[in-house]
Amino acid sequence: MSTKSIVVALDYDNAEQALSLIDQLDPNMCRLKIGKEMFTLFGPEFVKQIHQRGFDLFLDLKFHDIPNTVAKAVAAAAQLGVWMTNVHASGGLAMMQAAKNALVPYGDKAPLLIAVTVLTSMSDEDLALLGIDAPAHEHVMRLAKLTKQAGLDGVVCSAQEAEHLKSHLGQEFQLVTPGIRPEGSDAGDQHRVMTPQKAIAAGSDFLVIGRPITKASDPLAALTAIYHSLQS
Ligand SMILES: O=C(O)c1cc(=O)[nH]c(=O)n1[C@@H]1O[C@H](COP(=O)(O)O)[C@@H](O)[C@H]1O
Repeated sequence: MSTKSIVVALDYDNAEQALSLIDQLDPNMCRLKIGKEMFTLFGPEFVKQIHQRGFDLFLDLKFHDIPNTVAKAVAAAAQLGVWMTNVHASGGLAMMQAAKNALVPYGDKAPLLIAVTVLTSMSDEDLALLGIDAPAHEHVMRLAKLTKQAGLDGVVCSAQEAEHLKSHLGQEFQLVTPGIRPEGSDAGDQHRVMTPQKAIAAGSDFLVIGRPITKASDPLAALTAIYHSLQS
């Protein structure tokens, strides 16, 4: 297991608050993620501030558009020097291939490119409302196979699907799993959840954890407890 398998999701509307948490964290212990809210509010300048502090950053903008537009957006993410970025697998094979090709000029400086399969907030019933009659785990597998075919580095899925995906798609195919909830914590809007220890045991490579850390009364203590629970 990577010692840096925890990715802290910084969903803050206040840059000062986010930086005051970041300044308590050790970049050897975790990586960071910012998404649509923080990037819209604070932009590339905030990305620079995170990089200056020595953290790997997952830029989670979940691109989903025509291939040309997504390719350019992914290249723009690469120019920011981020560690990981993502698209929606449901954008299709051509969109994902265009995104992957856009990273070729960046060589080994290119971010890891992963695709979101079925959001961890969605249940089988939510999928049925979209006209998808397969259970979530089947639809995740379908989209993950397409992602692998497109040559991406891995997928975002729930840890509930991790074991099955690893055994079918191989150890190298990276699994990034949000919907992580330590025992007894509030699921909130997440449906397909798992504890940090079980997620790692199931084969998750990276655990994306937001509110159980950022909304804790002592975020640093919450992160440290999860970190130590994964070392044993
Ligand atoms: O791509 C993601 O990071 C993502 C995909 C997904 O399926 N589910 C999901 O929750 N996320 C993100 O992971 C984070 C989870 O945050 P918490 O639910 O607060 O732990 C949020 O920033 C979400 O945007």
